[in-house]
Amino acid sequence: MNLGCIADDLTGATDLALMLAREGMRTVQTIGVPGQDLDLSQADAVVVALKSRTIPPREAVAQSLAAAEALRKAGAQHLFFKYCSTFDSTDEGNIGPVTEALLAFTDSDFTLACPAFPANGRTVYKGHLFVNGVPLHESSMKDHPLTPMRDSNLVRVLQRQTALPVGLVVFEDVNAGPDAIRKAFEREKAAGRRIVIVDALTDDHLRAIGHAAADLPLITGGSGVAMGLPAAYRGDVSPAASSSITTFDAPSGREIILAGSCSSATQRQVQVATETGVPAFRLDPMALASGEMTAQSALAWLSEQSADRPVLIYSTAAPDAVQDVQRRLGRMNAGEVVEHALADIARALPAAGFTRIIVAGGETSGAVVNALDVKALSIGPEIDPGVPWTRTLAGTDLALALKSGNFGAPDFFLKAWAMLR
Ligand SMILES: Nc1ncnc2c1ncn2[C@@H]1O[C@H](COP(=O)(O)OP(=O)(O)OP(=O)(O)O)[C@@H](O)[C@H]1O
Ligand SMILES: O=C(O)[C@@H](O)C(=O)CO
Repeated sequence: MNLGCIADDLTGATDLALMLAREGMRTVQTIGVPGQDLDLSQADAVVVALKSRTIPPREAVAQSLAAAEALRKAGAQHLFFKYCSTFDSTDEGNIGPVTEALLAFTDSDFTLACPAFPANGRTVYKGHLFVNGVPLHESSMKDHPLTPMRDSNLVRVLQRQTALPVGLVVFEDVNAGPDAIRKAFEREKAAGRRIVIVDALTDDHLRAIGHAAADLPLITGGSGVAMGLPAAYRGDVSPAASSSITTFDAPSGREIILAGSCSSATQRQVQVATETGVPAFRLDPMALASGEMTAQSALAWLSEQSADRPVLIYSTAAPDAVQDVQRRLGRMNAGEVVEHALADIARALPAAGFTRIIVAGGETSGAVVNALDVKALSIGPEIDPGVPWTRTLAGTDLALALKSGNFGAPDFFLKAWAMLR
């Protein structure tokens, strides 16, 4: 195995696994630290999905080190720490503490940090992160329920999370190609920097960074900065030929969307699905908390729906409704109430004949995939940037699309089904 990856959430792991597979690496995604029983010998890259983005830093470090240990035992030559393309974190972590721990684990003293993902509108210029052209602190991420991002200067953001000196490799160096980037790394290292934020505005920048970073024992970032790594490890100058595969073999069975994300992209996708007549059941967090509504209510509704068309169960709501629920139930409790309901619903799905499942939201995907007892996934074709179809590698045979909250076009829920055979 060339590359062992540790992702701080499930949909982020899928995003990275898609990038590596698309660029020519045989990639397997595991849910949690892989057990000895899982055969990883045919994989060029393994992506371990953790749920460590918002847990206490000490736990995130412990889980990340356990994953690193398992990946090293399975033969990983390089490590990649994947976090969100919007750098989701707080002043306590977990990007800084986990990076520090993995640097020590790999016995190295230098790495880069680059969340840029131009295909999804994330760019870094002079160390500032932009989301669709808007500085991070002015984007919808400023109001994220768990990790509100109020500073777009990533050098500052990361420096608050780590005692290691943080530096910057700017656009001019990145734009000049891999040799200039390597020189910039050396310059920053000589100045005592241990982690450098790296600017990137285009896929060409990301590929150049990949080539410059291929010798580093540890790389950190979003899925974008992994773009150039497969070619660099192969010793190719050119990227893998782009895939024209737009269909995916899925087990036959019923189709369902479970949406627990309240991001603006998911709100729009739910709206488009309901407007086009997808039968939909709305989970009401207050009714779930009082017991007036249960997973059984949704399952009873489900049993009345035609088996011939996809259905939608969602808790997706606008920010003011979410804030109102959070005020009344508490932020964490509100999330857990909804996640528990969606997990209970998911557990009943295979017996009800559902084998094709789309889930919206990272935390939601974690809850659903755990309920379905999924251990590992193979990676299929891209539905939209950062979101592939996947298929379970053991246990119940399922086709799963795990969508990061903010990813996907408005018609994502409709076009995803069209790819399945
Ligand atoms: N109507 C609601 N009111 C309050 N909380 C909700 C509501 N619907 C969902 N939630 C909770 O909000 C959280 C959404 O997080 P999730 O990670 O699933 O989505 P996201 O943050 O948009 O996605 P990503 O992490 O991929 O960017 C979950 O904990 C979910 O249970
Ligand atoms: O990088 C991203 O934006 C996503 O893969 C993600 O991590 C969302 O949770």
